Amino acid sequence: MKTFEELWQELSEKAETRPAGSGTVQALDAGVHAIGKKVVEEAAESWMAAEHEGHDRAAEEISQLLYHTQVLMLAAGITLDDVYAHL
Ligand SMILES: N=c1c2ncn([C@@H]3O[C@H](COP(=O)(O)OP(=O)(O)OP(=O)(O)O)[C@@H](O)[C@H]3O)c2ncn1[C@@H]1O[C@H](COP(=O)(O)O)[C@@H](O)[C@H]1O
Repeated sequence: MKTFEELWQELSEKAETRPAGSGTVQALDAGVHAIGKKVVEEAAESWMAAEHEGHDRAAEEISQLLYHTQVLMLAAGITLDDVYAHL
C-alpha cells in the first residue's frame, strides 16, 4: 500500500531515471495526448464502478485514475504544489 505522495515520489524518480520495463516511462514517451485519453478512460471506469460494481471495484478504478492523473501531471510538467495551490 502507498499514499498519493509516495506514488508521486516513485513516479517522479522513474521519469528521471527511466528504468527499463517501466510502464510509466512508456506512458510518458507516448505523450500528453495518449495519457489524457487514459485519464478520461479511467474516469469513466471509476464512475461506472462506483455506480454499478461496488466498493472494491470503485476503489481499484479510482486508484488507476489517480495513477494516470499523476502521469499526466509529470508529462505536462505540473507539480503537486501547482495543483495544491488550487485546492
Ligand atoms: N499504480 C499503478 C497503476 N495503476 C494503473 N496502472 C496502469 O494502468 C493500466 C490499467 O489500465 P486498464 O484498466 O485499462 O487495464 P488494461 O486494459 O490491462 O491496460 P492497457 O491495455 O490500457 O495498458 C495498468 O495495466 C497499468 O499499466 C498503473 N501502473 C503502475 N502503477 C504503479 O506505478 C508505479 C510505477 O510503475 P512502473 O512505471 O510500471 O514501474 C508502481 O508502483 C506501480 O504499482
